[in-house]
Amino acid sequence: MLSKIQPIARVICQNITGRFIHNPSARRTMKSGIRFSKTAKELPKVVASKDYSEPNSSWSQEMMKLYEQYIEKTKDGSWKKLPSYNRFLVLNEDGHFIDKFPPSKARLFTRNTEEEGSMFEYVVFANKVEKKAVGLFQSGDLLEGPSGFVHGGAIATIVDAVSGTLATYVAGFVMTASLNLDYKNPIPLGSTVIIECQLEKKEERKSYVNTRVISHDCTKLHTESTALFVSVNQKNPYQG
Ligand SMILES: CCCCCCCCCCCC(=O)SCCNC(=O)CCNC(=O)[C@H](O)C(C)(C)COP(=O)(O)OP(=O)(O)OC[C@H]1O[C@@H](n2cnc3c(N)ncnc32)[C@H](O)[C@@H]1OP(=O)(O)O
Repeated sequence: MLSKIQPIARVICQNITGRFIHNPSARRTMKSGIRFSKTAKELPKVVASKDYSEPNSSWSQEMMKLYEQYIEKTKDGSWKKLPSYNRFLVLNEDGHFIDKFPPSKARLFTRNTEEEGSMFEYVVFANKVEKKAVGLFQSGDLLEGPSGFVHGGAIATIVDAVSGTLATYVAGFVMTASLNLDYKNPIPLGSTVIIECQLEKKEERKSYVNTRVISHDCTKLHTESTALFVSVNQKNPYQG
């Protein structure tokens, strides 16, 4: 049974971590730095095989238009579309589930529903040279705060997710140490906004990211944020 699961586990892992598990020095880091727990056959049936950042039928025209603009920018290699799964799963080549947490029903907060369009619809593009990331975010009905507008906690969540993705992309695994937000204008529920993140500076383990959330037509500033991410002792999942 395990021999059938191993190739599948490897593919899942490759999808998430690129060449991570096939780099011998990375494997050594993983072995020394992370606890091994359950085997692949004990994993729950739902695994992180679906890329939730692919367009679906709930995406608005504005969302699709921006998506296509950024896909165009990936063609010369300067920007990269980052995949997004419903858990942060890493499996080693023996099919072992490697994580600080055992397999469970846990889901990444921003990817915790299969109902398309109801919560966070988003995709992240990153530019390593410019140390920038752009998130395209369409809010669903279940994110309402004030009537007709997005909840401030949901805005904080998506800003944390996109700016944290940039920090992860440039610095490896990070934890959010601080996140400060200024809410300038409410975000209409259901609208599409652009989340622009810029790495301001990196000092040893500390990555400082500045973020602006603007309307899809770039006419309105909704939110500004500054965040500090601290690197923790794990390998960058985006690098081999
Ligand atoms: C592929 C898929 C990707 C997917 C990517 C998805 C991204 C998702 C992003 C979501 C991430 C989260 O939600 S994370 C969940 C929310 N965050 C947390 O729960 C974090 C809880 N806090 C912690 O675990 C810890 O405090 C840490 C890890 C942040 C730091 O602890 P530590 O490792 O012991 O380090 P420590 O020595 O304290 O701090 C290191 C340096 O940072 C500074 N520092 C630490 N905290 C702060 C702070 N709040 N404000 C200012 N500075 C601070 C210290 O002064 C020090 O500076 P110096 O002396 O070196 O100068």
